[in-house]
Amino acid sequence: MKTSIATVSVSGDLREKLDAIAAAGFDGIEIFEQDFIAFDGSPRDVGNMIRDHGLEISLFQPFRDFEGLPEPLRAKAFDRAERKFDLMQELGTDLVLVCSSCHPQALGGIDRAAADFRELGERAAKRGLRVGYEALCWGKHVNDHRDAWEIVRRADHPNIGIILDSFHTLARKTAPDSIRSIPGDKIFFVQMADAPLIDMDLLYWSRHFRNMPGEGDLDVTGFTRAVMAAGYTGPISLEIFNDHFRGSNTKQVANDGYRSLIALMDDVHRAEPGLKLDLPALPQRVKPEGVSFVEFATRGKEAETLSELLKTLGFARAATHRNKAVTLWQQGDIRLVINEETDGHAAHAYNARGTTVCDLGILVNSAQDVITRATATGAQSFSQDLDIGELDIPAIRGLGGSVMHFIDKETGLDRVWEVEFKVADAPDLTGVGLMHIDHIAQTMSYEDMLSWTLFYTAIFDVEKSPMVDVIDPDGLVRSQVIETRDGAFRITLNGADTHRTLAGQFLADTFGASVQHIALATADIFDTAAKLAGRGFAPLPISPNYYDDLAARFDFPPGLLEKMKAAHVLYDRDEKGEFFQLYSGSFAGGLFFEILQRGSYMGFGAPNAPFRIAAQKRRLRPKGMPLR
Ligand SMILES: O=C(O)c1ccc(O)c(O)c1
Ligand SMILES: [Mg+2]
Repeated sequence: MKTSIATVSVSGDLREKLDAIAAAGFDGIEIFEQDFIAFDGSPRDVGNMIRDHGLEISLFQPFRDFEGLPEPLRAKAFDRAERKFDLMQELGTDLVLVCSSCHPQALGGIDRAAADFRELGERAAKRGLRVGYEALCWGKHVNDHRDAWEIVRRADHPNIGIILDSFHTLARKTAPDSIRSIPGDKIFFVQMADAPLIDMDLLYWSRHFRNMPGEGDLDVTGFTRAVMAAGYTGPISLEIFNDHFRGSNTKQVANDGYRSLIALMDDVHRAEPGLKLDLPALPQRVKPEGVSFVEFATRGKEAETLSELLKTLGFARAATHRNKAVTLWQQGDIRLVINEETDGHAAHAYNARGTTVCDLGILVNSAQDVITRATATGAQSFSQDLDIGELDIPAIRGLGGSVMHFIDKETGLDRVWEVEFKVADAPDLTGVGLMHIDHIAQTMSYEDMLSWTLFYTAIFDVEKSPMVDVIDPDGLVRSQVIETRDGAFRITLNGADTHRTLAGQFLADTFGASVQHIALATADIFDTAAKLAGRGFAPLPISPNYYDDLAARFDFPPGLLEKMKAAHVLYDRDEKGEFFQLYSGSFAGGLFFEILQRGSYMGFGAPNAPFRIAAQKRRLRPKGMPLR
């Protein structure tokens, strides 16, 4: 299967676009006419430049307002087409996309349109060119691929075929199965786009909100299955009109596109194994079984401060690395690693941004499968020199230059703590009752959220829940949960728009995206809170007004509200259960810990976020002082 992408899908000038598209691994491009017109090179030069990048021109597009016109407009439309045929021959491509007419004077009638296409097919055939007809879902007379197919069928010309675009089909909720009966060789080209479900005008939705397959809510897998079942063998091409993508990093968007296509085709293959897809075999998505460790790069005084905080949180210094300035702090199944090395990845991370989470260890069934799938979908593998006796734990680059290591039992990587570390004598691992990592929250800029969501969902067997708005007193932060169905692995991506929000300020102060907080689970938050107090832990103080409001919103058994207020515990509830949470103060430019008791509750306490954030900001901002 060949991959392709329309030049409109990424930002920059044509040369930048081609560099990024070629580097991402695509076989070809759809050249969007605007990108050609804006470029100051001849059609021949542009064609050569594209081929010099190792890319085919799989399509020239769009040609608008062609069919159904009365004379003399009809003759003019054919003249226009001949000029574009000249251009295509100079560029070196044989296929043009004609989108269904939006011309105010266009007349309806399937036979009229079919006659126009038959004549266009004759003219195209003289030059060895082909024409594909696409139904825009807002076309004046033709807005459904079934009508476009009927026109193509009646045109009955070998040089006329249909072009299918997942957006136009799925946006109108047309069942993709209607594609299965189109003969595969009459489908000249297939364009793919996903989109978030938003109730809005179709044209506006299409031109501004499309995104990569898997980033939105449309059934792009069902659509692609139907296309492949029809016997289509041409390129699968991304055509993504998106306001954010037009303004964001060219390479990142191109890489995301490639990742989305590989994952999509793998999904299609798994859903319908009988289809011939001509794809390299890929391990299926790997289920993360939990977080094995979180590693902090830190040094000197900051390392001491963090170690003190870990002590008050009930962690024990459980082991020290045999060769390195690396300490393992443990409580229950939670492992926090403090890395004070002056060389290697952690040192680079510390030098670049101060104390930071430089590494996440993820428990999986097969570390090798993750690496194979991750690198096939465009992730970068990571390795550094090993000392004698150290395990070669597979890793990839994650958010903001950090690293993710994959630990499995299958190859004994879970023995790393005994193999590489000297274990302390009988450390107390019960601490204050913290048992495991409930979730890890990563902060990033809003425009990177789709990209990182796709990163996780393309590699791992996880689900994403709908994006939630978190109200910071100084702006909006959007939060996307990614989790396994059983909740063993949860990560929240928080996207900040402005530096005034707590998340935005963290981004600015710590030089980019990274883990901002780690949530630790207890089975009894009040017992844990009492033990924490005994160790001198100071929870984030919550306004008494919060508890008055809670009393108004919920009925509590006697004494519970007072207990929450005294321990600065926040509360929420859903149909499945109750939820309690408290927070540490922040350290190292805005990192913090959350402690929670969740039972069967499914959420993350989003209704409490404004009050927690306000409390965190009160600490950062002396009374009466504006923030920055
Ligand atoms: O928005 C448009 O006009 C437009 C043009 C060409 C396409 O292939 C398409 O899907 C949409
Ligand atoms: Mg299209």
